[in-house]
Amino acid sequence: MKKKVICLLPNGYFCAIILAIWGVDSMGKRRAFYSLFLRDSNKPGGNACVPGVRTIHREGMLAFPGGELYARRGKGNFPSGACRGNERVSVSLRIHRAGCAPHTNTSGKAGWTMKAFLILEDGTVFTGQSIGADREVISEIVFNTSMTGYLEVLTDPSYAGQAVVMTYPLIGNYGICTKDMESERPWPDAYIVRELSRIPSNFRSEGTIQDFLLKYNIPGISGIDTRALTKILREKGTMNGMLTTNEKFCLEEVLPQIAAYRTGKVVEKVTCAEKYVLEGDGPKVALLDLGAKRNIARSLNARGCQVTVYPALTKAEEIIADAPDGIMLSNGPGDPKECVSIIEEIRKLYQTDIPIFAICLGHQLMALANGADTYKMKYGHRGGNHPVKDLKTGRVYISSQNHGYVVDTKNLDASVAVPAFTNVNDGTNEGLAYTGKNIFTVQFHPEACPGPQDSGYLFDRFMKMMEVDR
Ligand SMILES: NC(=O)CC[C@H](N)C(=O)O
Repeated sequence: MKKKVICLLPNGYFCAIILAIWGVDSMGKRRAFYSLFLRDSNKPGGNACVPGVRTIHREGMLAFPGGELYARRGKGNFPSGACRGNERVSVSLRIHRAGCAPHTNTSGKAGWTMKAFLILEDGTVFTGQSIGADREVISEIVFNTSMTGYLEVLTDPSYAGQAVVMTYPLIGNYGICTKDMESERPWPDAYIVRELSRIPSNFRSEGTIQDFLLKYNIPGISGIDTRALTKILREKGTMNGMLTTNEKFCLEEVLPQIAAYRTGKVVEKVTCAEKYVLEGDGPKVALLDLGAKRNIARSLNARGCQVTVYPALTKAEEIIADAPDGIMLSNGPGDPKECVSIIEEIRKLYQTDIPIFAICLGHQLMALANGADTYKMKYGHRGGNHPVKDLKTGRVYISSQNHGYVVDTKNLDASVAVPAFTNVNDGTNEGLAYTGKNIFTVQFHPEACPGPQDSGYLFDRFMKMMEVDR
């Protein structure tokens, strides 16, 4: 995309600029995307409103259809900073209209004009470009190795309270296809990528990651060495980090704040507000929504089940009173040990004879409800290629995973449960079969999305358990 800066004038605290931005649209046609005339609103006549004229009232961001303009004091990337005394005012422009190149900036170089910094708890600083919302955030930094399925990752509620690094180097190339969303919104606190696709290309695409992040006020960073970042997280373990666009951050001040961050109780944030039903003619399944990915209900619905989705804090008595044929405990965010009251209710569900199938957080909570322990792994399992072994058959399945905690099987009481699956890479537990009960639970994601569907047969196993019981 080419741009033309017609003039840039010092004008009091802020500046007046005229920009005519030319580019090539998704059909390859050259056209003007926008032109702006910004001026100091404090000047007489400064608010004159003619088509294309916008005023910026303070240091900060001015959003306009298809982009934003940033004005800030201090050094910037804009080719000619406007001066007032010795003070520089820098202006940067970001265009994110669907179909046009979001990597264009006013200096004509590739990459965003607005710098962003990822500061790790250990003091490592990565410098890249701001994507998404311009908002400072502290979170736990985790990495996901999936090569596709970035939208499913973004909308997986299990990422609430975490910032996600995508290790695959190019993200966003098939756009945003809202039908693929695993919940109604994206959940990570921040999004970290090597490179964002310039022009999404896909007949199903409805937008760009950039717009999507902005819509949900999620900040992000691109243009950093995500391989180096991932190596740090893998060698030192998952750690907290801060994402900021403030170039003047003081490391000594922010490091203690970063270290103090805790994910906290996040299940309450992501669960549904009210119970709802997805109709079906088959068995009645009660799905406890701890931050459920949509494909869990979809997988059950596709097998004919009538799925009733319950908020995470529903009392066991209410679920039991509805007489379901089976209970499904979903995935969800955070440390399982934070879910004290939910564990109590799950213990009551265990005591019934209703068949139960649980995934990820549900699996961890069922284990905790029965006296087992969980611990945090060094850097977790997040991606679409984790081999898990069915201990009964010896067969290995490639699974989709997203978890930082795991059930400790060291002191597992065999009269309660026995390991059913194990991770081939590191030997950690991937599933339990409950002794004398119609209950089995897995740490990985048979609902996939994103990831391989090898283990989808576990939903069929659950169907059989309900048939026997009906
Ligand atoms: N996907 C999940 O359910 C994750 C469970 C839990 N929050 C963990 O990180 O281990």
